Amino acid sequence: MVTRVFCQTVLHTVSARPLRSAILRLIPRTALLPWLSSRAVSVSEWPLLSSPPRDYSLPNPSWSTEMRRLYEYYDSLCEKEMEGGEKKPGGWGRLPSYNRTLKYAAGGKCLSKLLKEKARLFTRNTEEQGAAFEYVVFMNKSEKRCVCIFQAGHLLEGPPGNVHGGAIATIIDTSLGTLAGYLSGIVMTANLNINYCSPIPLGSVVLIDSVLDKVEGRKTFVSCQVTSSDGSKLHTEATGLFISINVGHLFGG
Ligand SMILES: CCCCCCCC/C=C\CCCCCCCC(=O)SCCNC(=O)CCNC(=O)[C@H](O)C(C)(C)COP(=O)(O)OP(=O)(O)OC[C@H]1O[C@@H](n2cnc3c(N)ncnc32)[C@H](O)[C@@H]1OP(=O)(O)O
Repeated sequence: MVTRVFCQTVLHTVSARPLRSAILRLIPRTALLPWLSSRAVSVSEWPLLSSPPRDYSLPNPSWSTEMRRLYEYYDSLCEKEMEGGEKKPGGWGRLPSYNRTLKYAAGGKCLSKLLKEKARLFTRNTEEQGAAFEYVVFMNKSEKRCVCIFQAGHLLEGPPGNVHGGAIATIIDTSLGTLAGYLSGIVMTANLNINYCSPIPLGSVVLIDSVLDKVEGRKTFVSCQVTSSDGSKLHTEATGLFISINVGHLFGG
């Protein structure tokens, strides 16, 4: 049962294939085989869990008109299942986002001894909608690129009226880390290099466009530009180096 719930949640919550495989490697192969061979798991199986975790990357009432417009634009480019089961090709996919990804990926059971009860993903640690990081990531597999739509809330103030540089670094780390993790499995940030070009007004919506530069062994090099939502103003640019790790490294191994 635990294995079943584990597989089901991994397959639903972690859509990046290398990352999903890495998490699935956490438990014995023999226990996984029955599930991996019956790969088709549908959303209707969620009721096996007490309640599905909240997906923070879906629209909520705090999203501005601009945030919604951009969400709807990228959502319209996503692969969609049409009537008759055919897939409308799009190239893009929206990544769901949870405040305790590793816990949910493990069905709340397998890793519960290792995970701190009060720990929450930094960017999803407030229930007050719109107060801090509101964002959604759309991934384009074939282009090895992702776009993060980010609306900065009032708790992220640095210079008066503008977003704190550390908050900008956080959303850049998140975007680049999501892309690197999607392409290379479980990774950690080894280096971030950021040029702050123009301030980001608090409450505004910006786009973080991230691309893969190269992969060399365990090293995944990525870069991004943060621009105003119409692309006319460059706010920030950054490069990042992410190193592939074994999951044991996260727990001091
Ligand atoms: C994260 C897992 C999640 C799992 C579930 C995911 C669900 C997704 C959910 C939500 C997505 C949100 C996404 C958020 C993303 C945020 C990510 C972070 O913020 S991570 C926190 C900050 N980073 C650290 O705390 C690292 C601390 N550093 C280390 O632990 C080690 O230094 C590490 C792992 C980076 C490398 O250590 P070594 O011992 O494994 O490897 P060595 O041999 O040192 O390096 C390998 C190669 O990389 C080069 N290298 C290492 N660090 C370098 C550096 N700073 N600059 C240049 N090269 C470097 C080395 O020279 C070496 O290169 P040569 O193979 O010899 O060519």
